[in-house]
Amino acid sequence: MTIEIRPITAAEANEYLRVLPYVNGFPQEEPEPSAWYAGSAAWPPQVPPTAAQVEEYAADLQADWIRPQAAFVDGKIAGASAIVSVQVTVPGGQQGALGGVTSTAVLPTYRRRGLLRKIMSAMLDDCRERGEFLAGLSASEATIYGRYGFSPATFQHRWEVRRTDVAFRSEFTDPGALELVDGAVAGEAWPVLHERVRAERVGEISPLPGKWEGLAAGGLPADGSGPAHHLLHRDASGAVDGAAIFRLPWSPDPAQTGVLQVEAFEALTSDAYRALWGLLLDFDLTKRVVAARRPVDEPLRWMLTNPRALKLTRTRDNLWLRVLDVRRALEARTYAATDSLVLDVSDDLYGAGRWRLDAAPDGATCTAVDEEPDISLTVNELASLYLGGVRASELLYAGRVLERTPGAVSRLDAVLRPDRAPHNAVGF
Ligand SMILES: CC(=O)SCCNC(=O)CCNC(=O)[C@H](O)C(C)(C)COP(=O)(O)OP(=O)(O)OC[C@H]1O[C@@H](n2cnc3c(N)ncnc32)[C@H](O)[C@@H]1OP(=O)(O)O
Repeated sequence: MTIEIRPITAAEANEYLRVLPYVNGFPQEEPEPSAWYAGSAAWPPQVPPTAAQVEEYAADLQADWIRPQAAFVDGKIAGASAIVSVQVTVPGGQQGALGGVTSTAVLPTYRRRGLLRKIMSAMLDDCRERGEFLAGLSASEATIYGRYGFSPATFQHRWEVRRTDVAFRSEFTDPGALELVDGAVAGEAWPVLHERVRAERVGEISPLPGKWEGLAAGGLPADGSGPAHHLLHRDASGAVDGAAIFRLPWSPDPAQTGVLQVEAFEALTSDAYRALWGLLLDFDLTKRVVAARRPVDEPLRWMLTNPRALKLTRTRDNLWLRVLDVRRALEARTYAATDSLVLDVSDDLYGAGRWRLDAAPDGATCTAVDEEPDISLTVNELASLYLGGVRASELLYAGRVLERTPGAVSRLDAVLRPDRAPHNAVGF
């Protein structure tokens, strides 16, 4: 058996599409209503793929934003994955170069023979060579990617609320206005709004080409959940500062009717946030509101007289990170406090390093040193800590970081403390 790991050519698109349908179970594992899949008209590929899908993937294989790699066993594709080049917002607002791992699958007949390990190693080497100091992914299963140095860095909630349980703590007079628009108008508004949102929201990702096309075409997945409704909020000057996409799915089961499903929601201001939820949570003829892919620091409960009315129905990891260049990653972000700590970071793939982090609110320097460390950790824990979504003290109690200087973990938490929980709504 000969194994070759190499990029896929456009001429091999048809064969590549035999592997991709095996990325199943995700996101179908637990359907996450999300208009964000709207851009992926050709996903998942049919078996056998249509001529249009083969053409579309052949074009993707030649695009510069995606770098598929395959394991060829005796000359045939037995497994594949791809890296997409995106930017992630890091604390301080800088854009971090991130290689996003996506569309990973090995044919069922070739699993557990080390093909993914070989593909992953080639892809991470490629990211490092290109200067991507982070890699990231959404994991189909939480047991797969830790061995390659990935670890959860952002988390998301799904919640629901019964309309009869909703009462707002205070009256709100909107200085702006809400408007229902069609997909074409929403398709123009979302890219602009999202650029502004992601400039502020740590963890948010730059959208892939074509991400918004499904909105503009009104072509959302035909999953029976009904047409998408697009809501915009404009401030007093008329600029869009918030938007939501929701559906009112119909079901023959009376228990399932009257659900308003929020698939996308972004607000740049408190006014937009309050106005949009004000309408969505008091929508005639609905019984419940369900919202998915929401940040863990959702302010909404603080607007309600009964904060318990908002029931979390799912919490899970979202963006997993892999730090590929410790110095560049730590120097790319800013910090909540000024301090200096020596971190001993072990990394099975790329070797250990000892780093002095001189952190400050306006940036940092990170220097390779040969001093006694204040904290020892692996590159996995560093990935979870990096955006500020996980505290070092939590990992200390879990036995995942070692405090060598008393008080060092609290000091690390103080410098990494985020303004808001990192979150990303738009995936890749
Ligand atoms: C970012 C994304 O694309 S998420 C989508 C991921 N894809 C899927 O879930 C589709 C279904 N699964 C698959 O196609 C395959 O099982 C893959 C791609 C997850 C793994 O491919 P394989 O070639 O079988 O993995 P490989 O043999 O290299 O395994 C490497 C290691 O991971 C372990 N491993 C692989 N898959 C799994 C799994 N699903 N659960 C737990 N451990 C796993 C192996 O036991 C092995 O462990 P070791 O390092 O201790 O020896």
